Amino acid sequence: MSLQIQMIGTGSAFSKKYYNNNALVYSNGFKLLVDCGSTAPRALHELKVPMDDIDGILITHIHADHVGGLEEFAFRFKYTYQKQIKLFVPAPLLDSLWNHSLRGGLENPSEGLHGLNDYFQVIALRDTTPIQLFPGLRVQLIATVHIPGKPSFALLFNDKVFYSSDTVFDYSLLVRLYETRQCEYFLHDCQLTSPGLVHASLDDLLTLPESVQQQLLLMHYDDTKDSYMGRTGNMNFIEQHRLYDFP
Ligand SMILES: O=c1ccn([C@@H]2O[C@@H]3COP(=O)(O)O[C@H]3[C@H]2O)c(=O)[nH]1
Ligand SMILES: [Zn+2]
Ligand SMILES: [Zn+2]
Repeated sequence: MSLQIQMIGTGSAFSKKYYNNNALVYSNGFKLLVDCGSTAPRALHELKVPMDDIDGILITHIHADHVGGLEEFAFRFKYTYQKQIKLFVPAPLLDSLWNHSLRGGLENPSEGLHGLNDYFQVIALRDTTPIQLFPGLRVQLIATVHIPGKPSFALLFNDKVFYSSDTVFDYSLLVRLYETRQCEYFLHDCQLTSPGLVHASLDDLLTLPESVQQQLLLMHYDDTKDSYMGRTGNMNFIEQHRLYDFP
């Protein structure tokens, strides 16, 4: 089944030119929002995608450029749309997402609002085996290293499309996925300057075999991206708002 991805933003956390690196995954008539950063509501508005047209949100880790838009989603779904959207959360993030990120704005005992479940239809992802999110859309969580001690997850859609979210470079994971898992496409975060520290740097990614680079699109880049055109080996930058088909 074909899958399409539209980045609603492609920027690094501090970009002022691009929205936060969040994606809409289209499959079989369903729309999944991958990460919901602070700029997601505005980016969706610009794309004319109403929030309540989205079937679910999946979170990869707890940074504002990946979860900062959830408070607006929570309020809009509760008070405007009066329904719940599916929120897919890797189990290790659940406690932190509420207690360390959203609780300050969303907790309201006077209205009986005490937790994530009072706003969202929370679906905890407890496994690293592939699970079906919607008919025709499967995801496998891959634990990655991003900030020491803080869980972060890459995603593998339908065994075919790897989405790194934020991670340090992992050469062997990428090559193994390409060689043994028949993974055909890679969307990877890219810090343009070295060292990457908490991201994969462009220099890191340039060490990948040509065959993998050809299948890899760079995302989560900073505002100097244009000056790197022609300096990315066999890799291309993914463009914000363009719809990509992954047949
Ligand atoms: O140990 C740290 C923690 C954070 N940071 C910066 O803060 C940003 C947070 O969002 P991000 O994960 O997209 O990118 C991160 C980096 O730019 C860092 O350089 N080192
Ligand atoms: Zn980020
Ligand atoms: Zn991050």
